Amino acid sequence: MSIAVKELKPVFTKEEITSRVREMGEQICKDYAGQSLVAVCVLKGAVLFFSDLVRALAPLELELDFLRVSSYGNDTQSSHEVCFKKDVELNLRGKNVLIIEDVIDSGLTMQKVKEHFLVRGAKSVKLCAFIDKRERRITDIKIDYSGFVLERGFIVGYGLDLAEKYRHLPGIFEAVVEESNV
Ligand SMILES: O=P(O)(O)OC[C@H]1O[C@H](OP(=O)(O)OP(=O)(O)O)[C@H](O)[C@@H]1O
Ligand code: HPA
Ligand SMILES: [Mg+2]
Repeated sequence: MSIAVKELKPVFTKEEITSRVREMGEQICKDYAGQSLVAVCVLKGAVLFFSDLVRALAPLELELDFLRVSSYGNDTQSSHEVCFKKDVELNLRGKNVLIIEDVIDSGLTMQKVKEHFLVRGAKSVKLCAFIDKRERRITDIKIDYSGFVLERGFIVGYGLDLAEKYRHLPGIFEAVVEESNV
C-alpha cells in the first residue's frame, strides 16, 4: 500500500498554537503550584509541543524525561501494537508525572504508557495532549489537559508526522491522502 499526500489543509496556525500553549501552561502552573513534577515527552511526536509547553511552566519545580513509543509506522492507521523503544531514565517512585503527548487518537498508546508509569510507582499520572481526536477512540482514556478537540482527519505538523515527514512545520494541517496498491 502506498500513500500519496494530495493536499495539506490548514487546521491550526502557529499563532493559534502559541496562544493555546500559553493558556495550558497557566492552568498547569495553577494546578501544580507548590508541588514538584516530572514532565515526560512522548517521542517523537510530542517534541515540539513539549519544548514549548515546558517553557510555559517556568514557575514550577520541574524535571524532564523522554519516552519513545511507536505504533503507526508509515501508516495513517494504528497497528494496535504499541512498541516501547526507549524508557524514561528518572526514578518515578513517589513522583507526580505529567505525560506530554501530541495527539490522542485510538487512545491505545496512552493507555499503555499510563499503565507503565503506575507500575513504576508514580504517585500520580496525568495526561496533557495537544490534540484530542475523537472519531477513532477505542479506549476511555482520561485527558486531563487538552489543547484542541478534532473529530477526524489525519493531521501533520507541529511534531506530527506521516511516514516521518512534516514534523517540522510550525502549524498543524490535515493531510488529504490517496491510497493505492501500486
Ligand atoms: O492514540 P493512538 O491511536 O495510539 O495514537 C497516538 C500516538 O500515535 C502517534 O505516535 P506514532 O506511533 O506515530 O509515533 P511517533 O510519535 O514517533 O510519530 C502519536 O504521536 C501518539 O503517540
Ligand atoms: O492524526 C494523526 N497524525 C499523526 N500521527 C497520528 N497518530 C495518531 N493520529 C495521528
Ligand atoms: Mg507518527
